Amino acid sequence: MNIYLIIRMRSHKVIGIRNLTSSTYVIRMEKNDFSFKTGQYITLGFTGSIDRREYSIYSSQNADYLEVLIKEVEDGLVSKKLKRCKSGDMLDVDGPFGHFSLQNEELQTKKFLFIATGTGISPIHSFVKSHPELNYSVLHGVRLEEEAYERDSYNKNQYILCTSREKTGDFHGRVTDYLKQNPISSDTVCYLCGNCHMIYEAYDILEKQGINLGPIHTEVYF
Ligand SMILES: Cc1cc2nc3c(=O)[nH]c(=O)nc-3n(C[C@H](O)[C@H](O)[C@H](O)COP(=O)(O)OP(=O)(O)OC[C@H]3O[C@@H](n4cnc5c(N)ncnc54)[C@H](O)[C@@H]3O)c2cc1C
Repeated sequence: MNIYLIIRMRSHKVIGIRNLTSSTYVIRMEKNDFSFKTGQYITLGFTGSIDRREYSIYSSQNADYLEVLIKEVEDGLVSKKLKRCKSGDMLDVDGPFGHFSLQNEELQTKKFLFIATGTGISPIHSFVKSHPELNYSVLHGVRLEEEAYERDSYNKNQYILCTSREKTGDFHGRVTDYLKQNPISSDTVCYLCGNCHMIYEAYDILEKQGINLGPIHTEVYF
C-alpha cells in the first residue's frame, strides 16, 4: 500500500445496520471529520481487509453520520461480507471520489430529473436529503415494488416507481419504457445512475427527444 493511501484511509465505527429487503441494507457509520459533496462515493471494506468496493453515499451531506445503501450481490465478495457487519465493527473508508454532483449555481433555478435503477437511487437520496428545496422528479426502476427503498424520503408526487416484474409500481415496465412514453422538456437537467445498459439506453432516448446532452450526468455501477 502506498503512503498516499495510508494517509487518506480512515476507520469509521458502524453505529447501525437496517435491512430494507432480504438482500439490501443500509450501513450507518460515525462520520468523524469526513466531508463530501452530495453524489460522491467512497470505497469501503472491513478494517484490515484488502477487499474494498465503491459505494455512493446515501446520507445527506449535512447529516452527522455517514450511510451507504448496499445490495448483496449473489456470489459477490464484499457486498456479502458487509451484510454481516454489526454495530461496533470498524470499516475503512477512502474518498470521497467522483463528480456526480449538483452544480451550486443550478440548485435554485433548474428542474431536475433523477433516473436510477436499483441501488443507483443512493446518490439521488443524498441529493434530495441534502437539498429539500430542489425542483425534482425521480424515476426509479426496480424489478419488485419492495425495492422502492425508503420511498417516503421523496415527495409523493415527485417519485415514480417503474416495476418491471410486477404491476404494483406507478408504471409497469422499465424506466426507459417510461421515458419513451413520457418525453421530458428540453430544459431539464438529467442525472442517471445504475447499470450501464439503462444508462446507455436512456441516453439515446433523451438524445432523440432533443435534450441537450451537455447537462446529463451519469454514474455507472456495473
Ligand atoms: C462509482 C460506483 C458506486 C457504486 N455504488 C454502489 C452503491 O451505492 N450500492 C451498491 O449496492 N453498489 C454500488 N456499486 C457497486 C459496488 O461497488 C460493487 O460492485 C458491488 O457491491 C458488488 O461487489 P461484490 O464484491 O459483492 O461483488 P464482486 O465479487 O466484485 O462481483 C461483482 C459481480 O457482480 C456484478 N454486480 C456489481 N454490482 C451489482 C449489482 N448491484 N447488481 C447485480 N450485479 C452486480 C459485477 O458486474 C460483477 O460481475 C457502485 C459501483 C461504482 C463503480
